[in-house]
Parts: sequence; structure tokens; C-alpha cells
Amino acid sequence: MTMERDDWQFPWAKGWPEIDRAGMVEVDRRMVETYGIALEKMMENAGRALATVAWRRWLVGRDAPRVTVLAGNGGNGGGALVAARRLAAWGACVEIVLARPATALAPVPAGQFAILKGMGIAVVEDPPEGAGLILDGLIGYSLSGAPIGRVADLITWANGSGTPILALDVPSGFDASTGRLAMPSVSANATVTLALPKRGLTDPAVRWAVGDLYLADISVPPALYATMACPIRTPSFAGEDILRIA
Ligand SMILES: NC(=O)C1=CN([C@@H]2O[C@H](COP(=O)(O)OP(=O)(O)OC[C@H]3O[C@@H](n4cnc5c(N)ncnc54)[C@H](O)[C@@H]3O)[C@@H](O)[C@H]2O)[C@H](O)CC1
Ligand SMILES: [K+]
Repeated sequence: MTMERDDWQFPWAKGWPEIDRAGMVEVDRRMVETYGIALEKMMENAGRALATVAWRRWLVGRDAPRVTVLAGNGGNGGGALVAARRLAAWGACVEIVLARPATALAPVPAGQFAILKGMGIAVVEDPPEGAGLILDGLIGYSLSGAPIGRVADLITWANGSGTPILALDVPSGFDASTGRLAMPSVSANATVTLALPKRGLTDPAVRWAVGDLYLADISVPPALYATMACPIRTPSFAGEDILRIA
């Protein structure tokens, strides 16, 4: 039986604009090309924020809590692998389940995975029963069509596990361009979205799948948003790394 803490003290944040997949791809590209903020840096911030919410809401005060980390082969999986590293260092017993063979990991997530292997963190083929929390890092804003294959199987397994699920960026199966949920989609207890809420995430109609929504700062310069193809004006994180926004 999972006891859940929900004593998040950060202020309710209002007025954050939404961003769709194309906008976020532009942000990612310009972070690297214009500002030299490498993907590894963004991913580290993303994974640390995910681990922080996981720890503060579900794991704090427990002795060696078990966490299952579902990781896809892209950037979303990479962020979840960073969170796995942080949680393991904080005392969690972490088990990684990859959606595809390790050889299919994109280069930066592959680097994260290599670090975990070096730390001796368990990688299992079948998702284990009895964890206290599941991290959903299967698919982020690059969903293409309804989830299929092992990704779909892992989503279905997680939803039926009875274990709380914390999603990274979007619940896997949520389309960040249309704001719609595919079949199957992760039904999360909470989601940590990055930089700006992806389009549709704050819609009350998808709240049952998104859960409580947190926004994590990955240090996007305001000038980047202001000079995008469709400029965005953003309020400030004002000293907080993570805000609860819905
Ligand atoms: N600035 C940021 O917001 C940052 C975001 N990060 C994270 O990266 C993801 C986006 O990463 P990307 O590599 O583009 O792809 P995904 O991880 O979303 O998905 C990759 C993977 O998913 C598989 N896939 C897609 N559709 C399906 C499907 N229908 N069925 C099965 N499998 C599917 C496919 O194999 C793709 O290759 C973003 O959301 C953030 O979480 C960065 O970490 C930091 C900067
Ligand atoms: K996800």
C-alpha cells in the first residue's frame, strides 16, 4: 500500500502559455545552436526535477523505496534515466525497464544508460511487481500515432499495476500537438512537464490522465522565447525550480 505525501509548498502558478511539439523542437534546437545549452544539460535539469517530485511526493521517509523506471529510446527516456540515477543516489532501489534494446537508445540517452550500468543499477526485461512508484519516460513530445508494440504493452501494464505513476513531460500517449490522448495512454497520478506546459495538458478533460501538473525549469532564456517564429512571452520561475501549475 503506497502512502502518498502531497505537501508541495510552491505557489500556484498562473499565466503560463502553452507550447506545441513544433515550438518545443524549435526551443530545443535554439538552446543548443544559439546558446550552447547542450541537450545533456537540459536532460539533467529534467531528470533532477522528476526525481525531486518523485522523492518529495512518494518516497521521502521510506527505507529503500522501490522505483520502476520505464524508459523509451529518446529524450524522454533519457530524462527518466537521469531521474533513476538521482533516486538511486538518494537511497531508492531502482529497476530500469527499457522499451527497446539498449542499442536503439539515441546517443545522449545511451550515455545516461551507460552511467547507470556503471553504477550497477538493475536493468530488467519484465516490469517487476510491487514497486512504490513508476516513472513514465516512454514517449514525450515525439509521439507518432497511437503507441504500439512493447511501448503499448508497458503502458497497459503500468496502468493496471495499481502503482502510482509519475510521467515526464507528458503522459506517454498524449499528443503534444493536438492535446489528445491516444489509445493506450499512461494514466498518471502526476506529470512533470518541461519548460512550458505542452498544448492541452492543462485541459480539465485530460486531468484524469495527466494528474497533478508540475512545471520544471530547464533554463530557457526569455530572449529565446521572444525571438521564436511565433514569439512567446513567459512569466518567470522567480527562483523556483519546480512549480505546481494544475
Ligand atoms: N526542452 C525540452 O523540452 C527537452 C526535452 N527533453 C525530453 O525529450 C523528449 C523528446 O525527445 P525525443 O527524442 O524527440 O522523443 P521521445 O522521447 O518523445 O520519443 C522517442 C521515441 O518514442 C517512440 N515512439 C514514438 N511514437 C511511438 C508510438 N506511437 N509507438 C511506439 N513508440 C513510439 C519512437 O521510438 C521515438 O524514437 C521530451 O518530451 C522531453 O521529455 C530532453 O530530455 C531535454 C530537453
Ligand atoms: K512520458
